[in-house]
Amino acid sequence: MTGTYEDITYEVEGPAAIITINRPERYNAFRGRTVEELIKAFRAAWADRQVQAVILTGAGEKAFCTGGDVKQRAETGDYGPTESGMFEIGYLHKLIRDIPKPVIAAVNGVAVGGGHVLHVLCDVSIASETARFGQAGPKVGSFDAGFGTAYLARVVGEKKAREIWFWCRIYDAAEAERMGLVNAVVPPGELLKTAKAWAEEVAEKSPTAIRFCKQSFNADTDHQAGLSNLAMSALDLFTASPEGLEGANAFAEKRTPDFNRHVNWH
Ligand SMILES: CC(C)(COP(=O)(O)OP(=O)(O)OC[C@H]1O[C@@H](n2cnc3c(N)ncnc32)[C@H](O)[C@@H]1OP(=O)(O)O)[C@@H](O)C(=O)NCCC(=O)NCCSC(=O)c1cc(O)c2ccccc2c1O
Repeated sequence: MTGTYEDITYEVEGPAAIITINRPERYNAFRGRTVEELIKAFRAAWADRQVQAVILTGAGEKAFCTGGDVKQRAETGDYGPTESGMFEIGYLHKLIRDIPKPVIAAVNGVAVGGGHVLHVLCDVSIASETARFGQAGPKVGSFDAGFGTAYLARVVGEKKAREIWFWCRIYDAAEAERMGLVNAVVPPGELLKTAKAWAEEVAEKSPTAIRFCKQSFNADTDHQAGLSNLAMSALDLFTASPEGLEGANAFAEKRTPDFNRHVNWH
């Protein structure tokens, strides 16, 4: 499969498929094409009998993934063209949950916005000591609700999830470990080695038992997919609104957004 992708790389090493978001010049932010390629890679990993676990990571040392490509959005008002004509981030979220093999996030740098949601949805997260975490939507005229809010609250609790979303702060790896957002923190040079070791260890277990366990964990929160669908529909409208565009344009222009004229409580 290597070579058929532009925005990601896909390799299989032993029992692990390693999917790397490869847009370091944009801090591994995703555009429509990136999401489409991630879907293709996760489906390839699902179908491959050799693959017992999937590792999701980002290229370089700076970023895991910083969510939607805000510069692309400021430029074209959307996340760019795709083969299917759709921006299927909601489907990618479901795929990470539904693939019946453990998905390990190897968080090598900043995981922010929709990139943070991706690691939250992975079954486990291993972070480099230099990793940073946070949500950014309300700063840049977006929000990634549904799994992005409700499932995060399952992981870190309601109070912390609301703090993360409303204040859009950036947390270091030690703080992320304290709040149960990551399973382990390792030195940067050890990250991929550790993720591969976790993949090898889980590959020794019964794949059928793992599959049932994963589906059983998911069953408890699968209803949140309905919230996600609703949120994605709302987001389509919101990101194209003057308020949403003000957030994206301010980021691209490196200025503080002015949301004052959009205060409109019902
Ligand atoms: C991530 C940061 C906190 C890092 O800050 P730091 O100070 O370390 O680095 P810089 O800010 O200088 O960034 C370096 C370099 O990378 C570019 N960059 C960073 N993030 C992005 C991005 N998301 N898109 C494009 N480019 C990015 C940055 O401009 C710099 O480039 P230079 O050329 O200037 O050197 C900080 O960078 C940050 O806060 N980034 C923005 C994070 C963000 O807002 N993400 C998007 C949130 S919205 C979203 O993710 C989203 C998700 C969905 O699922 C959606 C679904 C449906 C519709 C919309 C969705 C959506 O919008």
